[in-house]
Amino acid sequence: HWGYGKEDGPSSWYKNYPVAEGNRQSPIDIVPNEASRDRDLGPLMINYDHCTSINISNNGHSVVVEFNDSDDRSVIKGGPLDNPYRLKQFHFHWGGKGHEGSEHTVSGKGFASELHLVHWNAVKYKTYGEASTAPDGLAVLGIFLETGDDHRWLHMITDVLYTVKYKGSITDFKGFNPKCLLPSSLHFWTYLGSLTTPPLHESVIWIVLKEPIEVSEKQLGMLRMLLFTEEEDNQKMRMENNFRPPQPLKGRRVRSSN
Ligand SMILES: O=S(=O)(O)/C=C/c1cc(Br)ccc1O
Ligand SMILES: [Zn+2]
Repeated sequence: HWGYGKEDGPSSWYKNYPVAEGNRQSPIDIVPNEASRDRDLGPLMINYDHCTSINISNNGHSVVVEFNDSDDRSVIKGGPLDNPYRLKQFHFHWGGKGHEGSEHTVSGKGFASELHLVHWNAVKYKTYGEASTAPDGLAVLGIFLETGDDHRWLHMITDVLYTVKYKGSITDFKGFNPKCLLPSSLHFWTYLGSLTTPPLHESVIWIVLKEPIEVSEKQLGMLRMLLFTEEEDNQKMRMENNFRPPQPLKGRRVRSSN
């Protein structure tokens, strides 16, 4: 199975997932002054008002918060999107102590961590599964996390991480609205890419916010207490450096909101 180690990590994923060497892979290095300002890129509209979470789990690759996506109560629209896209889950990628862990980089600079809010086009496709293999099926909102002050709401997540320490663990996590994790500015870069984990489907319209959110080193350290391994595994592997490095741009254009 795939992972982030020496043997099963990103440089070996192409063996089981040949699309890893495709023409619209993610993440990428974003170079701001090579991004084109696009006048017909409207503002991003994020309607998470009535959305609430269902559960939080450790899938052996990250910690994931799932949402009820049975109706259009929590959607993202506008910006590069032609339809509203429904929030399905969010998860994080992070580094090791003192190392960067974001997936996208900005002019070669990495951030401590990156939050991905995964949405799917429920107007054109009937299920997330169907959308996940379509070129306009998914929209992932990427938010950089940099170290600084405590994030006033992130503790709602870090406080329960001990309940999902091991791969395969899942617990109730109701009433969390990810609106509280957004930075003040919704200015973004956008480009056509892929999932950054296997199956690496080239089905993602990426929307990466320019403004990072601040979290404390202590809060980041809580993410690193999670394990890649199951409770019964006698070899405990700390969950860290679960990020894919930037992939070739292959001629793609990155657009910038105004
Ligand atoms: O890191 S991402 O590209 O956001 C991966 C997203 C992703 C979302 C789901 Br839902 C299932 C598998 C996945 O790989
Ligand atoms: Zn991700």
